[in-house]
Amino acid sequence: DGVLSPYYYLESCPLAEEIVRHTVEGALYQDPRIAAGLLRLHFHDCFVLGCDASVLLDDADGIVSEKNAVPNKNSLRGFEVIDFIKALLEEACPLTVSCADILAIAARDAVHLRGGPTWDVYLGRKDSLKAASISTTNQMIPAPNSSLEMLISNFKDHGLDIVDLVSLSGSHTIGRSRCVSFKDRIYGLPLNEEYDERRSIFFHILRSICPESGGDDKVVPLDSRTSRRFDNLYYINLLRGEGLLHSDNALASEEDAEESVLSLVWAYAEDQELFFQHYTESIIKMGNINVLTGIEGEVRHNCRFVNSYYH
Ligand code: HEM
Ligand SMILES: [Ca+2]
Repeated sequence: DGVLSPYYYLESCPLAEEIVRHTVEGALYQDPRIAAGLLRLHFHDCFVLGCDASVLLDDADGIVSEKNAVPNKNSLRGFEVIDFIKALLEEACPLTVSCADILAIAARDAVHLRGGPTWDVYLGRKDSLKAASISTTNQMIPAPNSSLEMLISNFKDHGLDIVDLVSLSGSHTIGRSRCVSFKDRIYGLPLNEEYDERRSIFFHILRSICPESGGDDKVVPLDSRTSRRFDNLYYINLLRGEGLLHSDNALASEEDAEESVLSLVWAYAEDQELFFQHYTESIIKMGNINVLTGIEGEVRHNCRFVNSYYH
């Protein structure tokens, strides 16, 4: 019901954003891919019950962790970084900065530190008192084999439109995917006339990394050109048929052909500034999904457990 504000912690925890930024920066020195992990955590939080840090809860009395759902298990990364940030913030300003806000700030910093845009994060989210069920979590997060129609309808269910879908999919400009998430695609069809020459080289490379059986947890960059830089090459890949996931390619495939979607892909491929501008607007919008404010929820002491767990 309440409204978020960039100045929410101005008086109660003036160093909050600095502490997050500093910690994310340190974590990236040790493991650059953590940027992708942190960005994805914010997404998987917001798409399940809203941006309320439900994704961070561990199994406990009355709580079945969302971490065990199909899209999350053996896949989400960065929990330790969030724990570390939270511990520092509990020193600086106890029970003040919510885990849901930490996720939103860390996602912003991760994008910026990889060369992407930056923006003011709207703050004041509270943390949930519960997690979603495994089946709800499976359902709310779009699957990598989704068709364009399914992606559009999934995003619509979260109050997000086609611009949000295409710009936020650009998050796949960084990070990696396990073979298991796209294997159907590279072994579904024989490598012959079905694909043009360039594409078949791309598929050969993927097949050489991901064997037909086994190797499910091996990883491949989502952006085959610049997987450590937050740039617009993701969209250039899509136009060449070299998106990694089925859901990436669905944005630019001839079969699905949704003109408004394809023209956005072209626009972002041609104009990185436009991509950054839309991305910023869309991720702020995503960060507003079903937020708890005011007396709703709580500020957790430990992001992995609701506060009543300690009583
Ligand atoms: C449009 C629908 C989307 C689908 C179907 C999708 C699916 C996936 C899948 C399957 C992976 C690989 C996971 C694995 O194999 O372990 C992945 C990785 C990733 N996704 Fe998405 N995603 C979508 C949208 C988004 C959005 C909106 C964001 C952020 C706002 C995002 C951020 C990321 C990042 C950063 C990674 C790399 C994670 C890492 O390297 O650890 N994705 N996504
Ligand atoms: Ca959530």
